[in-house]
Amino acid sequence: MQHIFSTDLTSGLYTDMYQLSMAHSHFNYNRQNEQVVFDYFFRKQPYDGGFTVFSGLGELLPLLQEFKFSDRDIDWLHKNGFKTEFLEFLRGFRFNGTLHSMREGEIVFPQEPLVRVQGNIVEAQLAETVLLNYLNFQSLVATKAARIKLVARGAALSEFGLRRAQGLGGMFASRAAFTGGFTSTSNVLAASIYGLPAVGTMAHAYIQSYDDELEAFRSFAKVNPEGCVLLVDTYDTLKIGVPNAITVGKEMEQEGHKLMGIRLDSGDLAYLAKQARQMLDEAGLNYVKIVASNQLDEHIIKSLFEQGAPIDIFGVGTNLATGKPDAALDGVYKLSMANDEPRLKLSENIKKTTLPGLKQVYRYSDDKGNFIADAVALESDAVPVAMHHPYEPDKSMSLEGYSSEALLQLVMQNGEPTNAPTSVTDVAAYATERLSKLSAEHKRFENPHIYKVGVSKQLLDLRNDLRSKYKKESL
Ligand SMILES: Nc1ncnc2c1ncn2[C@@H]1O[C@H](COP(=O)(O)OP(=O)(O)OP(=O)(O)O)[C@@H](O)[C@H]1O
Ligand SMILES: O=P(O)(O)OC[C@H]1O[C@H](OP(=O)(O)OP(=O)(O)O)[C@H](O)[C@@H]1O
Ligand SMILES: O=C(O)c1cccnc1
Repeated sequence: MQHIFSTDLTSGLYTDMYQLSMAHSHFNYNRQNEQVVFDYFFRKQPYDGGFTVFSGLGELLPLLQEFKFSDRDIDWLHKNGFKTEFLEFLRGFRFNGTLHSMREGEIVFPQEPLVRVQGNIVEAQLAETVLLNYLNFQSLVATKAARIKLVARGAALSEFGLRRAQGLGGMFASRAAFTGGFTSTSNVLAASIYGLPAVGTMAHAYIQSYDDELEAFRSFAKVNPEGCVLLVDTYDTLKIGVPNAITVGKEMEQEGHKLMGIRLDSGDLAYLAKQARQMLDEAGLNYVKIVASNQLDEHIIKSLFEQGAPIDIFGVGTNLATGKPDAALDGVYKLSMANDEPRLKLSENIKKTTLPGLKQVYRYSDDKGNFIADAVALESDAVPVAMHHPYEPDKSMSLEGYSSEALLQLVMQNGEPTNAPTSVTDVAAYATERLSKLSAEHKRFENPHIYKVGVSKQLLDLRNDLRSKYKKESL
């Protein structure tokens, strides 16, 4: 009997069935050496926001390196109708493609390619599902984390989501939360794998298991005097919980320790935080921090500060780890070249017609380093000095006078990463630095100003030529 925990997740079967059926067919027609290019991009900002934090690359690259078909995988495919010669080909399969990508932690926008995958048609197609699975979810959660950080006024942010996450996705949620700006996690396995600070307070069950809350606090503090946070809302926050925490805090001082904090997990968090702060301060425990949790998100945290809540640390679980209220980032993977020919996918909806060709993305900044606009261009273009609206081509914008940087950088060549892995701490620092260059209008939660992403004239012309060609063919 197999279980997920007895399964190697680098298995080539971690894909959708149609990828294998297509690969089988390509192999059958001896097309496995045909070269293609795919682009990864998304169409709609999550949370009706103005930006996305690109996350997940640091897990994707090592996965692609290891992606392979084991004897067990081959056996399963054999039982499911795949031909022997194809299975022999898969037995020796390795991903040898080349990737250009935005740096992990980059602030990104709809329509622009975030990753460009070049390789043979089989490897590039087989990479699709896992690439989308890794990048869509981690970017969704990293963006949520960054939105929370924007309103957190420097408070520490701890990710508490494992219990409410979509199963094993909780591992990636913890990683992504950190890349987006959280400072710690309660998820011990994620902390140990990714080198994150692991933190924890205590649960109601611990207090309920004693006859008396004071006795529970005392026993816990004795064993955990460092970083001790007492949960004060089990019976009555202000009448019982905070006074008991003060008693234990004073007792800890006698022992040469300091109570680190109290945690509020229900009720009116602003009111309770103010009252608790006053009680702690009057008892001489002004160093004791106030931790808040309970279905928090960026809107509630913003409101709590506007109400003057003296909260030092937020624990955020459900809304962060699940990307609530958005179930997914809508990132897609579309073919843009085949055998050196640009390709596009037509749609009745011009917004869904893809951008053909081998492309680069340029970011333009003013002399203070603030982001102004992004232009998608053909790699063969000179750096554009003007760009057009992707769907209303009469609208154009001059890019003269701004500095530009190419955002898609080589990250994997012939299946090998080109750089040493980046730590999640470095990714988080990069995301913070880049987000600081995006104006407040693009970062506000209500009707954020839409960041301009345009296309070069040559790319627009190429798309129009191909559209006309395919439209004519379909007449
Ligand atoms: N001052 C506040 N301003 C805005 N939102 C708040 C404030 N205090 C708490 N909240 C939020 O309001 C929601 C309160 O949820 P709910 O009505 O379930 O209360 P509760 O205190 O958790 O109840 P229970 O005691 O049953 O657990 C939570 O999401 C919480 O974060
Ligand atoms: O509200 P979230 O943002 O998802 O944060 C995580 C929640 O998980 C815990 O509650 P739970 O009732 O599961 O356990 P407990 O008995 O320890 O409170 C904790 O007390 C938080 O309220
Ligand atoms: O440490 C905590 O307080 C914690 C951890 C996970 C979920 N809720 C709370």
